[in-house]
Amino acid sequence: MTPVLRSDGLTKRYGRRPALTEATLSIPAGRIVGLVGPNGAGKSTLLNLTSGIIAPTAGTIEVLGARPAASATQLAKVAFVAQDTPVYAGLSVADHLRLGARLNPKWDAALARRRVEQVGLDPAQKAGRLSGGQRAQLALTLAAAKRPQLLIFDEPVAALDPLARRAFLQSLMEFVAELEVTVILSSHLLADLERVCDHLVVLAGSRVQLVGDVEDLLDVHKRVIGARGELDALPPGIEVIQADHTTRQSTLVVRDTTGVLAQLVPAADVERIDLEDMVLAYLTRAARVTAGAPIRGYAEQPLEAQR
Ligand SMILES: Nc1ncnc2c1ncn2[C@@H]1O[C@H](COP(=O)(O)OP(=O)(O)OP(=O)(O)O)[C@@H](O)[C@H]1O
Repeated sequence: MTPVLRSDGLTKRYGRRPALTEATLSIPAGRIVGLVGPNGAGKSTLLNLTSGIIAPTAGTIEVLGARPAASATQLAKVAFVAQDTPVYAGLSVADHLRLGARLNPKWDAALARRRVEQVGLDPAQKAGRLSGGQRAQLALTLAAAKRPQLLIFDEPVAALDPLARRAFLQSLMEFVAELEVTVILSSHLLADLERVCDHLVVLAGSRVQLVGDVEDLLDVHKRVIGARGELDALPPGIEVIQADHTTRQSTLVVRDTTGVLAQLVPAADVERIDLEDMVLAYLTRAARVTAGAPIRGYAEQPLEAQR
């Protein structure tokens, strides 16, 4: 099956400042993809490149098998909701639906009306008077009624309170099930992503740090605890992502793609980690590399020295 997004060496620079560097990705269809990274990591840049709002400085990107925004047909396949879920403040909810119908060849008017009713939006209400949560629901409704194959959201829930966030994500999951659409959404809220995403892209310092199906990634990442010095010489195939030490004990987050860890370390000393800990391990490592102190061997990075 054609990947929803395929990029090779995808790079965007503003002057000399890198916003995205050599991103090579292949994102399968039918996933809810979480795009994570700290401020300035390049998330919006990747989403803007995916929707065709900006063009790459170098490298290539294909979305649903074609160049982003290359034609009207291609534009109709992708719905993009930018940061802060922008709407037309002076237009009513009903005006937005009418506009959507005029602008989108595959507009699903029944779906739009049903959603507006379900989430309790007043069709006569001006969009400028909607709460953040209501605005996000309107933007989601407009994007979904376009009947795209790919739905892109840039930090859709950042400004929402926990209840509105939950309602939004619930709606999103319902749409995905109903419309068979691929979703890419960026967020800083790892707990939210853990609930809804089944594929993950971690960006930091303009580079892709980690990518893959969440379950596969969680299967190969482990937390290992051992006496200080005991885990000094791990064989190739086990990559140390993060290492913390006390005087007596070492705690590592490792990536073990070979399964060799189980032969080296007692099962009781190996723990499964959650998505949040896995992502934070990569972000911590990327922050160290940016600060000029790459992890070479974890024993070179005692906790006292890291502080
Ligand atoms: N139009 C622009 N002109 C100049 N620099 C830009 C522009 N857009 C982005 N950048 C720079 O590119 C880098 C990546 O920005 P980007 O907005 O993609 O990050 P982000 O991960 O979405 O951040 P945030 O989480 O804060 O939204 C940053 O250093 C940013 O300052």
